[in-house]
Amino acid sequence: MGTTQAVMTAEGLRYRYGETTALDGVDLRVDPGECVALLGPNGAGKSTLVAIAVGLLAPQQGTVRIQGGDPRRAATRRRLGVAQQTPGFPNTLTVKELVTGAAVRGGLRASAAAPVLAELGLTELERRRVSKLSGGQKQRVQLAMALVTEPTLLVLDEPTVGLDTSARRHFWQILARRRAHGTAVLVTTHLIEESAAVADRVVVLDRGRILADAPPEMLVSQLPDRTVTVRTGLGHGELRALPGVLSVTPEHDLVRIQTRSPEDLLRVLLDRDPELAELRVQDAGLEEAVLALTDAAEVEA
Ligand SMILES: Nc1ncnc2c1ncn2[C@@H]1O[C@H](COP(=O)(O)OP(=O)(O)OP(=O)(O)O)[C@@H](O)[C@H]1O
Repeated sequence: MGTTQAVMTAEGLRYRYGETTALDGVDLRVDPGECVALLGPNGAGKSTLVAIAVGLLAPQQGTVRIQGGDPRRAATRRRLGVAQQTPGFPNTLTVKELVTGAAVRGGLRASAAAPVLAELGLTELERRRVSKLSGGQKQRVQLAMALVTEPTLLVLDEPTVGLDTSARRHFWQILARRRAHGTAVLVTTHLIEESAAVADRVVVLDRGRILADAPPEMLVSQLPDRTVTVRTGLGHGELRALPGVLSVTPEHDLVRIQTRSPEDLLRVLLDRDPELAELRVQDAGLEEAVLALTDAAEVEA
């Protein structure tokens, strides 16, 4: 991996908004064809990192390079395809006008739009104004605008929010084709299990720091533990103090307990809580791995 030229490198990124530290020394590398999922709780710094990567914000410390170039420069930005959570396009334009406009702005001919519109199933909607599209259709227009210039790096902020199951599957298939041709993808998401299925690497960000940067299966395999979901009268503090317990998370009127030793935990629960109900034991998934990391960071802070 060390010999390939990275598509994106970030080194020592720091960013503060007044008193609030959004990024606190972030290093990140994305290689050709790689899909990197950026995960983390609300306010972790994901959007700030993305804004710096695409040249919308200048880092206050550190550097970011896209194929060796500064994303603040227009020539470098042309290598990027960006789809943001809140689309910045005028609603009065048609689908075709927007995608053609994106192609021409990227230095391509207007005719480059047609195959991308077809790929995203937008040909039949091409004359429609964006204001008359559904949320999922607008998402697809954004992706078409990001893909039309054949970017080296796609930066996607929560791209599958609002997409139904089949649109979501289609979306990942389209990305897989691009990745096979070397396009790298940096994607922020709250859909942890989805990222486990599609990402080569998962980067967990929390309070501006990277807590983990590894393939999803590696993060999960570091957890020898399991998750116990149960209805119990025991308080969260009491549960946290039980042997082997890593995290306690409320889930509606149940609690989700991540533990290193489910057998010991069950023994104690049965012993102490005569009202115990709705007991379920599951193997840990990526969601538990991420929760365990961010919970552990909270305890240390
Ligand atoms: N324009 C701003 N002015 C002041 N503080 C900001 C601004 N933008 C973000 N912040 C703060 O910086 C921190 C990181 O925010 P950021 O939006 O990067 O997080 P995020 O991981 O994208 O969150 P979310 O998952 O909620 O979108 C937060 O504490 C946030 O409140």
